[in-house]
Amino acid sequence: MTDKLLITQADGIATLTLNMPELRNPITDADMVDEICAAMEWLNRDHSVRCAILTGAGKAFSSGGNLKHMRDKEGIFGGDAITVRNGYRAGIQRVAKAVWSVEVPLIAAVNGPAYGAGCDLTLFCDIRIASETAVFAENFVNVGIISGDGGAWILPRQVGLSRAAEMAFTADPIDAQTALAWGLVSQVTSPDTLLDTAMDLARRIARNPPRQLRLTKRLMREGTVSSLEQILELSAAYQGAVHQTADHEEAVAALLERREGKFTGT
Ligand SMILES: CC(C)(COP(=O)(O)OP(=O)(O)OC[C@H]1O[C@@H](n2cnc3c(N)ncnc32)[C@H](O)[C@@H]1OP(=O)(O)O)[C@@H](O)C(=O)NCCC(=O)NCCSC(=O)/C=C1/CC=CC=CO1
Repeated sequence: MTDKLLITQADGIATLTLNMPELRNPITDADMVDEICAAMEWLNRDHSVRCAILTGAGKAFSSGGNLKHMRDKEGIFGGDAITVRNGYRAGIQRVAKAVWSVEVPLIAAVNGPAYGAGCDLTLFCDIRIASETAVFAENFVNVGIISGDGGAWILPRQVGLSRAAEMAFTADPIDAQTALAWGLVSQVTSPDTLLDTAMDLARRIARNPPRQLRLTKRLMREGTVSSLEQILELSAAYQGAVHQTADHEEAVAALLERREGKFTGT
């Protein structure tokens, strides 16, 4: 491990920080890719984590692909078309799949510019809150490439086809207030209060029964690729299981007794 992704954990909330601030947290770096993927797998395994926050160190959230490596044809950008294709598969595409597969609620606390694959990384999270300094740009065509990181799949799902097309065809940066108006983010805060706001949101999520949180997320994820019929079937099956849990009994008792529930994940 190289500390290109910092991880802290307290009270059931994990905070993951992209940590190459001098390069604006690019996600072409092989260590960064490995560490993001390993962290996402850990979130799935460690049931003491109930909610996670993803943010960037320094001025930017992430500047996406390393342009200097593209210019110099280094790393995944070196070699012929087959080599580049394999580089995408072994790199940024693993990040997209790993982040989309995270089972706990994941909040992107977008502290500054999120460009290209950095923008799409925020979109694969469940909730985005942004600092006033955040900027979102789906600017692949501006770099003479196309989205190879799943952006063409996730962006229309988050902002609708028309706004996705506008962002992807113009490559224009979208500021935080426009992102709020478009529903791309749910809150805009001052830079100083971004992490506190993310933590407050994470705590409100984490006080709910953890298994039910994971299953709710799984149902919503499945909903993006399933029919209503399929989702009703799946939710009936999950519901059969959660009705048997101690946390369900505790939640009902706590509501009736007008007290805070204490949930164990059982
Ligand atoms: C808006 C910015 C992101 C941040 O602006 P600012 O805070 O003013 O910082 P700068 O002064 O511009 O940059 C500081 C140093 O970091 C270097 N840097 C920044 N971004 C990159 C980058 N993408 N690649 C390489 N280096 C970068 C910058 O050169 C400075 O270093 P020096 O002092 O040595 O020069 C702004 O930086 C910006 O607009 N950056 C470009 C964003 C961009 O267009 N990114 C590419 C998007 S396409 C993409 O993401 C594609 C892929 C493809 C394949 C795999 C994986 C990922 O993505």
